[in-house]
Amino acid sequence: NQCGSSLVQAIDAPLPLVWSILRRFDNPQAYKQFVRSCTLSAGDGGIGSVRQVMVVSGLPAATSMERLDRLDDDTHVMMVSIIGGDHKLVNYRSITSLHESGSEEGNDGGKTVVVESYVVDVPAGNSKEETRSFADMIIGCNLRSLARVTEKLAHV
Ligand SMILES: O=C(Cc1cc(C2CC2)c(-n2cc(CNC(=O)c3cnc4ccccc4n3)nn2)c(C2CC2)c1)NC1(C(=O)O)CCCCC1
Repeated sequence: NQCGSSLVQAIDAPLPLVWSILRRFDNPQAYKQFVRSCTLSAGDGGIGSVRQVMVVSGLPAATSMERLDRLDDDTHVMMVSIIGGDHKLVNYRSITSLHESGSEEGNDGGKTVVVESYVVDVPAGNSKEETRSFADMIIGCNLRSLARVTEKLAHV
């Protein structure tokens, strides 16, 4: 019994800049505010790498083991799976993609649209709606933070 959804965020920064931040599997804390620390326990940040994430959430902080399933520098698509940790997000898989917004001619002055979709098991004792809103709330924060971080860099 799984649930999931897709979230969209418009960013006023060029796609290559947004991708340069998003693609760093070893440094999610560059924009994810709930992430306290991240260390690679396998790989060098490329496909197949595994990271150990510590998050700031209640007591004790939760940990998460995550694998980079796909990282495509041509199509700007990144896929990550949660493969362990002391939390209830079982079989969590996400796919995040970047798209240039604006007309084909000019890229509308360098704007980007991020689309992030996920699926996750609904924990026993929780409903689909609760689970979806739990994940949506955190992902929404992450995408707004990615916009803030990259727009700041783009408009220095
Ligand atoms: O951003 C983050 C960092 C991140 C990662 C984690 C878990 C270690 C994996 C957590 N967390 C989760 C928990 C323990 N509660 C659950 O497990 C959990 C699961 N079902 C639920 C369903 C309904 C209600 C409550 C639920 N409660 N304690 N901490 C946080 C919380 C906000 C502080 C943030 N994670 C995502 C990312 O994009 O990286 C986006 C969100 C989805 C996972 C991937």
